[in-house]
Amino acid sequence: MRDISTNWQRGVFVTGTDTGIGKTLVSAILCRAWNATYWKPLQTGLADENGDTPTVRDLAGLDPSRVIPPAYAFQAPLAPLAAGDLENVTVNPGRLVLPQAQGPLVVEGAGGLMVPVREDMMIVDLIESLGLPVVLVTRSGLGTINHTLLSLEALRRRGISMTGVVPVGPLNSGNERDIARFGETQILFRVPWLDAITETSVSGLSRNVPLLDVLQQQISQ
Ligand SMILES: Nc1ncnc2c1ncn2[C@@H]1O[C@H](COP(=O)(O)OP(=O)(O)OP(=O)(O)O)[C@@H](O)[C@H]1O
Ligand SMILES: C[C@H](N)[C@H](N)CCCCCC(=O)O
Ligand SMILES: [Mg+2]
Repeated sequence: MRDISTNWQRGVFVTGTDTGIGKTLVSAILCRAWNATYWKPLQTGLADENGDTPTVRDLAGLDPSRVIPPAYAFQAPLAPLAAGDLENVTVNPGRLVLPQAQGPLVVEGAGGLMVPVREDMMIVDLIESLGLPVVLVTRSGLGTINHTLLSLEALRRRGISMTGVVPVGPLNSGNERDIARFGETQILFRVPWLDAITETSVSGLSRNVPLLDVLQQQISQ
């Protein structure tokens, strides 16, 4: 029997095999393709950067009404649990519920799946509680098969629905083939390495994104 994420019709959760893997770029591409609303519930690292929310807003050309502010925003470039500890803040799971939104939601995680949010919660637990199907962003090159298959195994153990994988970087057809085969998943689209990440490049790449209702039909079958 297949497990179906409870909120499969509300949007997707964008996670990755690592931090810095390209989740924000892929989120911007998805928002542009689906005219979605973006939400990064747990932002860390604001001491060093502006955060992912303004980046996605600008790259996807989103109306401000299509951007939901983070539930928590911490200064330190660490996992949410550690960054919150430095500010004496404990994440309240009651604030990590799906917000009302126009159109589909694209929700971006922090780092990969096994990233602590609270003593009793990791990002993978947040995904399970939100009930959204996953888009898994991966590195395209050597080493990605192991990271990707481990991530898929962690998702499957919890009955979390997958839409597919988005490799970022130079095309590697062998890795894509092995991920699809051994991970029993599909490559949704791919993102090449870009000289410059701009609204124009995001708009161009958004044309390669499958329609959301096609992905949702696959999940609900
Ligand atoms: N295809 C690409 N071409 C060129 N640069 C890229 C590409 N993908 C990502 N980058 C760069 O790599 C860095 C990390 O990417 P990104 O911010 O999307 O990672 P992330 O997975 O969202 O990380 P976090 O866990 O912090 O949210 C950024 O500086 C981004 O500009
Ligand atoms: C600050 C950074 N850009 C991310 N927001 C947080 C990534 C936490 C990763 C934790 C880990 O897996 O070691
Ligand atoms: Mg990001």
